[in-house]
Amino acid sequence: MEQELVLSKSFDKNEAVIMQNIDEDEIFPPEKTSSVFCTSKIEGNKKTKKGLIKMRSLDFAKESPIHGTSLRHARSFSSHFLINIDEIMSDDDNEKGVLISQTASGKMGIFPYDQSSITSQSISDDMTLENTRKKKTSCPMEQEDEDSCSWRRIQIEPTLRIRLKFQDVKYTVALKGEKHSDAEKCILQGVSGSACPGEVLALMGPSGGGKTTLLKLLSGKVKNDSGMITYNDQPYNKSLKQRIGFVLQDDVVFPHLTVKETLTYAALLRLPNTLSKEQKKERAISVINELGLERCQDTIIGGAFVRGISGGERKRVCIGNEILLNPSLLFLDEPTSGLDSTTALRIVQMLHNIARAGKTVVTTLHQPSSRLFSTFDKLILLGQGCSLYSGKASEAMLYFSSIGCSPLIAMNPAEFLIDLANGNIKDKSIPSDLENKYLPGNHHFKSKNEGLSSADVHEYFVGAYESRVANKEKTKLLNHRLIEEDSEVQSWPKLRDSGATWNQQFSILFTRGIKERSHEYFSSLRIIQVLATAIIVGLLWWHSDTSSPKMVADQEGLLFFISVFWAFFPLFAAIFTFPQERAMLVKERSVNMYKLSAYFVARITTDLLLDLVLPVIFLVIVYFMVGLKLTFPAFSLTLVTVLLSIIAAQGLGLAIGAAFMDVKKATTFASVTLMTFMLSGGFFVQEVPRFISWVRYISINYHTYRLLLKIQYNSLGSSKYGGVEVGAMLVMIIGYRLLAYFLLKKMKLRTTT
Ligand SMILES: Nc1ncnc2c1ncn2[C@@H]1O[C@H](COP(=O)(O)OP(=O)(O)OP(=O)(O)O)[C@@H](O)[C@H]1O
Repeated sequence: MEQELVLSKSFDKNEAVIMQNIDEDEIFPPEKTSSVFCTSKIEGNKKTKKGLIKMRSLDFAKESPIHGTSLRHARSFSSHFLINIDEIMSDDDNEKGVLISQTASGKMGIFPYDQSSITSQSISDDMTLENTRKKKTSCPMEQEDEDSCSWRRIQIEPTLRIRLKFQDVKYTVALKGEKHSDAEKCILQGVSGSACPGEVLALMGPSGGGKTTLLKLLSGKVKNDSGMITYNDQPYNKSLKQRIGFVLQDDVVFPHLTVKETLTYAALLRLPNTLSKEQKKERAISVINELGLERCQDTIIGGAFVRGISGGERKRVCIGNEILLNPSLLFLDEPTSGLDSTTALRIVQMLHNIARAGKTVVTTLHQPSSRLFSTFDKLILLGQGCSLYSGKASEAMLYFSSIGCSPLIAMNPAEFLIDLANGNIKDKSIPSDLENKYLPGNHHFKSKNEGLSSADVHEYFVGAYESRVANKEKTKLLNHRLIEEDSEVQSWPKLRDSGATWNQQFSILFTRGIKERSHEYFSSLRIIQVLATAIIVGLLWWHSDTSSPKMVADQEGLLFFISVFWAFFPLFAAIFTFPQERAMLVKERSVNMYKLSAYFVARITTDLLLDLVLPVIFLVIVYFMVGLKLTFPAFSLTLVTVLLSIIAAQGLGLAIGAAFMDVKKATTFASVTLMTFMLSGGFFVQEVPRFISWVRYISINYHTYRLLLKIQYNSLGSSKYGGVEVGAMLVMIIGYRLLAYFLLKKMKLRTTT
């Protein structure tokens, strides 16, 4: 029997109707859940099958000491959905209540997995997940459908629980371009704190406050100058690398791959070889389900020039990329920036879910909404690199109130805190210590608040933190005893096998490259460009012959044009390769996703295949329209020569791109190089001065042109069969690629040190 439930949550009358929040463990602590659901009842109208589930809210009524106000804001939430109550099989009222509640959460789009086709089995699977995890039982494949099984597996996979502690962390950078060579900027000035498994630590502060820097230090990406950062009381070591996930603010993803392809390739490359290919794919699907990305799994990610999934979905894909590996520590740089408050809340609730699976989550936040702010376990407020607050997010307002600073008007707590960190105390009460700093001479200020400098305000809050919080925090950190689970992992269990083998890496990267770039190679514009050029050339040299020296000269002009066109075209396409993929390459290589050689070989193989299709079409059109030597050997040799030219030019383009890693610089250099090659190519000048005549030997055009002449006219003396030219081209093909490879290797070192 289907019933439509009308759900709403009201904080009034001390009564809440079905919870829609995945944080039910916090709102309704497990020990109270039973009483919550025991009081639930369904008031149904049999005709319309409408029902209302009511339950008493035990915790919402809790008074919160936020500046003398109550947490009982007038908020409400409601949703309509269909649910098949009869299918929720449970004799236990409590369990049934949980099932209905979580189903409701899913229907409201908050619970991060698809509830669109809920069956009693899948609901029971999800709901008994906690128990399953606790019991650590294996997945009974034969009893369950595959989807629910894979969902279970990702949840029950044991996580190495890591407690992160940091004390007096300082970080300074040398300022480049300053008059004094020893000029430095202190970015972090003794920040302390901790984050435990199951917790989400939020780093908040104004722009430039040092949040990203602290996040990078904590994740081991950057080394701190002084202070202590430990992971289960041990310093950072290389074995931690694979246990840490880092989601960048503007994470890089391939715009033309779909969500499913992105996560599947990442799973194939990163997951250990102890899993089969099918299991790795299953894992990607599990993550898609876990992050609620099913609906957009076949949509391309998109980018600046191509529309794809939404910003929130994109963030979830980036998080998915990291949680694939089941990291113990997850760092996120502003995962909610640029998202509307509801989507931001969904992302943060997802982080709480991830934390609940035993992971330690640290995230930076810019300006969260009040709802979002209230969800965090722990908060560190940074201002100009100093800690201004460290502790429970829910107690931050109380702390500032206790040091004499409270909002004078209704204000989002996060906005209030960011204002304080910026030294802005407009619309806030001023502590008496600060009032004394107000200069009575400053009569042009309307109020004392405006007469205070932000430096004074900052200094006051830093002083208050030092005297009231810092020592307590330090003592807390020192007194942290090893929890039982920590002691279990003190030996840092051996890391899982590394990912795919070289051959597998090559084949995955090759397929990924074909998928990502085929749209570019076979774009209609590119095809039109080549076809139009071929037809114009065919028309201009229409049925040319060699009956007179003038006609021969004309045909030589055509051969030279072909040699130039098929050097310029692939070279300029190849120049963009590495500068454009640099961010992705650095990111993927930094987590050892694959070997540079596998990436390089896959990349050049993909380009070779994709780049050879259009020249063949071009040559077929031109060759027969123009009426060049109509024999099969002549046509095939001309085709081989053009292909050799393309492969050599590609190599040169890759080397130039890798050398500069900057498209502007690379294209400027390439245009000068190609112009030199073209002028020395043997068509424009025959008698080149001796001191510069060597240039022709490194010119791709020169060798291509000579080969084309030989094929058409059997001319040009000594090296009659073109062995020298072919040899020179092969040297270029291999040489330029080796050069590009070594330049890339150098780039990798530059960016990771
Ligand atoms: N390598 C560097 N050289 C010079 N200054 C730096 C360097 N790295 C960071 N900074 C400066 O340190 C300060 C803190 O930077 P950080 O990126 O950590 O701030 P943030 O709080 O994350 O800011 P946002 O919210 O805008 O991302 C900024 O003023 C920044 O300009």
